[in-house]
Parts: sequence; C-alpha cells; structure tokens
Amino acid sequence: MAAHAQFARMNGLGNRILVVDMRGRRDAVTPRAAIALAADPATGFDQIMAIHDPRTDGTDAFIDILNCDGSKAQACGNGTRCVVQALAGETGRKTFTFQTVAGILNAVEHEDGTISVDMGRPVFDWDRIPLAEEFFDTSRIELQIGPIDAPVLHSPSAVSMGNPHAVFWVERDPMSYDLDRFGPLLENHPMFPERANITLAQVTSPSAMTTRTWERGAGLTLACGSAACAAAVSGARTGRTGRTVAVTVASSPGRGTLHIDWREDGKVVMTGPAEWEWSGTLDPETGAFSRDEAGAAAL
Ligand SMILES: N[C@@H](CCC[C@H](N)C(=O)O)C(=O)O
Repeated sequence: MAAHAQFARMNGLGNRILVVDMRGRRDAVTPRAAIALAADPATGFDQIMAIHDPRTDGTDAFIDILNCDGSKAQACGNGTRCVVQALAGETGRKTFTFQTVAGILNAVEHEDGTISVDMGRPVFDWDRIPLAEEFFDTSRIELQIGPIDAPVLHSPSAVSMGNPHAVFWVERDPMSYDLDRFGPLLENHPMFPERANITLAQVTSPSAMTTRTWERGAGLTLACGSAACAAAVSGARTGRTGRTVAVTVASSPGRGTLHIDWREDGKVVMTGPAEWEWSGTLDPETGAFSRDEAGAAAL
C-alpha cells in the first residue's frame, strides 16, 4: 500500500477544495477516493486539486483536477488559487506556473493575499467547447428550458475555459431561480456531449454582474471561478459588459467577488481570495483520511 498523502481542506469564496500533495509519487487520487471523501460530511468537497511533480520544463507542478462525483475536470479557477496559497505558504514564493490537461497557467500571489491566475484564452468554436450541434456564433445558442412559448431560461452563451460552460442571461437575482431543478437537466442536456457547467448571470452594470453556477460533476456550489471567467468573457463578447468585470458570486458567503480581466492579448486573468481551513493525511486509493489536529497551515 502506498503511503498516505498530505492534504489541505481549503476554499475559494466557499468553493470547497481539497489540495492533495502527490509530489514524489507515481500514483494518483482515484475516482473511488473522491467519491468516498465527498460522501463523508467531515470532508465534503467540490473539487480535488492533486499536485503532482512537473511534467514539462518551466512548470512547477502538474495539477490533476477531480470533481466530487469522481469525474475529471480540465480547469478549476478557485482551486488553482488554493494551490497557489498552499505552495506560497510552503515555499515563500509568489509566482507559479502550473500545467493541467488544458494547458499552462501562470499565477501570482499579491501583497494583500489575493491571487491572480491567468486562466488562458477562451475557446468559442462549437466543436471545441464542445457542443453537439454546429453554431457559427456560440455567443447565443438555441437552447431553452421551460414552456416553449415562455421559456424560463434560453439562448445561453457557450464557451470553453478549458472546461465547458453555458451562461444564461437573467433579469433577476440568480438566487431567485430554481437552479437546483434546472441545473441537472442542463448539465446533462444532449447539446453538451461532455456535459457543461451551467451559470445564471445578471448584468448589473457594464463592469459588474452577479452569477450562480450549477457545476458539472459537483452540482450547486458556493462559487465557480472558471464560470465567473466564462460569464465575464461572454458579457464582453455579447456587448453586455466591458472586458473588466467584477463578478459577484451570489451564493458565496457574503457574496464575494472575483475580478475578471479579459486582456487585450486574449488571456483571461481572474483575481480573488483563497482560504486555508484544516489539514490531514489521506489514502489516495480509497479516500480513507485522518485530520491533523495540530492544524499546521502548510502542506
Ligand atoms: N469550481 C471550479 C470548476 C470545477 C470544474 C467543473 N465542475 C468542471 O467539471 O468543469 C472553478 O472554480 O472553476
């Protein structure tokens, strides 16, 4: 049996993240372990960020991302900020370069403790998001839910931030919609062959919006960083906002905010906080874990 791995329970605006230190090992956190950890109220989480040894020169680590249903994800904005905070605490460094299955991410921890992650360039091609049907313009795709003549949600903007997103534009506070009812239907809609993260976005000014997300593989979460990026990019793309947007995450504690900048070079930079909660050790094969009572804030 392989040795247990050190892990930290953290959060990004309430998005519950387990950062697992898999450096120096050849094994991986299994879907079985993710499902077991998610089922235990003591560790309930939304995403696992497993830090592995770098696979490419010039990167600090390879990060494997798992949702709480055991599926793999290509991007996790809130989780990436948690990894930065954990590694900055360990090394004293401020800048990091990570590799995920979606590509290379650069990140920096600022003096005030907030963290910026370059989430890369959004992808708008229908077959790379991916969508099941060809759309020339993915900023408004034909998809609706509710009665045919009075849809509750319709015409979302679709985009990949490494992972697939659909952003529905709403007039009211996103908390006033039954996202727990519509979320599973939309996540698994035939339009999305790899499922999708479903976000409701209410634009409140040309530089601000409020979002709420039903996450692929995790359901309703308190925050989703890649969805905030998807919504901000889609807001600019459809002329609803400019390219710099403060995204208030409706369900996060205190309605926290992520600052999204879709830079002129096409890259999307997300800035926000990360928070350490507690640490422990776990068996990456089974998910059996124990909590470290000393509670050192380091991996
Ligand atoms: N919470 C994350 C997104 C995690 C991945 C997503 N559920 C997927 O499967 O694509 C974030 O902060 O970006």
